[in-house]
Amino acid sequence: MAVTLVWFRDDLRISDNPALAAAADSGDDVVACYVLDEETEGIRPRGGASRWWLHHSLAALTATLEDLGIPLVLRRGAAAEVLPRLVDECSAHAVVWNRRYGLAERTADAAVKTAFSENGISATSYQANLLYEPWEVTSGTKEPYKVFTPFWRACLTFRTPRRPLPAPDTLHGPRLDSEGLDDWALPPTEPEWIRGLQETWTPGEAGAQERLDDFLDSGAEGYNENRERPGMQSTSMLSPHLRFGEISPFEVWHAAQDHKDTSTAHDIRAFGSELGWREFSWQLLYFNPDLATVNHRSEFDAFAWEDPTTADLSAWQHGTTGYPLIDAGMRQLHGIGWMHNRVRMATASFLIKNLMIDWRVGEKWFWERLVDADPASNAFNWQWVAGSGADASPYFRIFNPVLQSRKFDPEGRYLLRFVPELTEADNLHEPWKGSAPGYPEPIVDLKESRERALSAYKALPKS
Ligand SMILES: Cc1cc2nc3c(=O)[nH]c(=O)nc-3n(C[C@H](O)[C@H](O)[C@H](O)COP(=O)(O)OP(=O)(O)OC[C@H]3O[C@@H](n4cnc5c(N)ncnc54)[C@H](O)[C@@H]3O)c2cc1C
Repeated sequence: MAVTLVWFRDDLRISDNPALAAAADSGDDVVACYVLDEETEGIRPRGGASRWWLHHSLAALTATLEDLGIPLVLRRGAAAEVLPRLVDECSAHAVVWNRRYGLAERTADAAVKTAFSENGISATSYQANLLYEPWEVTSGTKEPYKVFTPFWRACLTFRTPRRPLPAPDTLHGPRLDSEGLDDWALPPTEPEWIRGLQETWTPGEAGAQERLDDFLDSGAEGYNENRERPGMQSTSMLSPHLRFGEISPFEVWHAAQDHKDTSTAHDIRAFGSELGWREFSWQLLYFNPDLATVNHRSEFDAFAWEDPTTADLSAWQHGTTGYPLIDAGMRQLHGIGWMHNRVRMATASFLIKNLMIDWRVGEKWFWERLVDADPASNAFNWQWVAGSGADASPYFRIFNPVLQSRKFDPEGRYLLRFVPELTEADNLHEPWKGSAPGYPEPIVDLKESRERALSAYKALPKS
């Protein structure tokens, strides 16, 4: 029987997976594979938290595919070498995959496609992980958008996202040799780190669906207002599931739309627009492949960053800066591999503007520690906070962590959850103003450091 090879990448799911659906519909035997490619030039190695997630997500996908009737074949190496070997082993006549959008990934995929075409193997790619292809929605001048609001408005009028595809009922195919997932030793070995991740997350498609259902049942109503409150479970926490493609944006979009009624319409609109930021980040990355390393606004190249090897960086990373919101956020990240969006903005602003440490240093730390570390969203948001991005917060907007926690966590539910020693503090939001046993003194003065940052900004050449 003819064989189609399905190459899984950032789409570790069987529902709404167009490549898998095409293979199943063909009636062919199906071989499913995942290639751990740490060799192709330019593909960014995953951080520790993402490696933990990938391990468990692959385990979950293996079990799901086994239930459908086929194994997941695991191989390690450069995709350009591994895939032709797999095609030979199973005599596949066709290879299918869902698209990726980073430059190194696109280049690798194009090379694989060309090599297959030259050898008479059909290679087909599908849209699966973004609602809009990055090149589809352009401005009146046919340029990519640089500002979110017109981009998202144009997306919404361009096309309604298609309905999700069903998962195949059953699959059949030969069993090829597979490497052992445990032999890949993906997860980090720090037991504390692993424990926090395990207690919080269920990687895999079933875990993603459960998160979505929970959010629609209990978080969606009131989302528009509550999403700013880190002490509430008010956002979906779907980001790592979306990052690994355990759920598709089409599934999330339509489940949210189907849930809409008159009382939740504005909440669902706000939630949809957050998915829009994800789309926008990917559009920017597509057209600016070095978004994680190069200032979008080149005048920031002249910025006088502080030396990042100081104790300040370590205090930021470990949540001992003496500012409760910053410490709570960094400890949340350390503990569960995720941080609330408002606190991500505040902690990033503190690193860049109060400590004057290059945003790329923070981007790398988040990349290592976030379970949702995403090449587009992480880079885009760091540049957004720094002020160096295309659509960015103005540099002079410096988050004040005290005002932020007073406004968004007035009772200190979030602060106390991650910085329990503050239970004893007289003044929760400004502990240095009273007694706070066991809690560190602030490492910088907010006012002085703000002024220092503003003068450094004013010294930049004007664009
Ligand atoms: C400095 C910084 C770094 C960030 N790094 C990442 C990252 O590596 N990966 C990542 O997925 N998000 C990143 N974000 C964006 C945002 O913080 C997370 O997407 C969000 O907190 C995830 O929580 P949620 O799934 O509960 O979001 P919800 O509020 O439930 O939103 C639903 C989905 O919309 C998308 N989304 C929401 N906000 C944004 C945003 N600002 N930019 C892009 N997509 C968004 C996410 O896919 C999210 O899962 C970063 C933000 C900042 C300020």
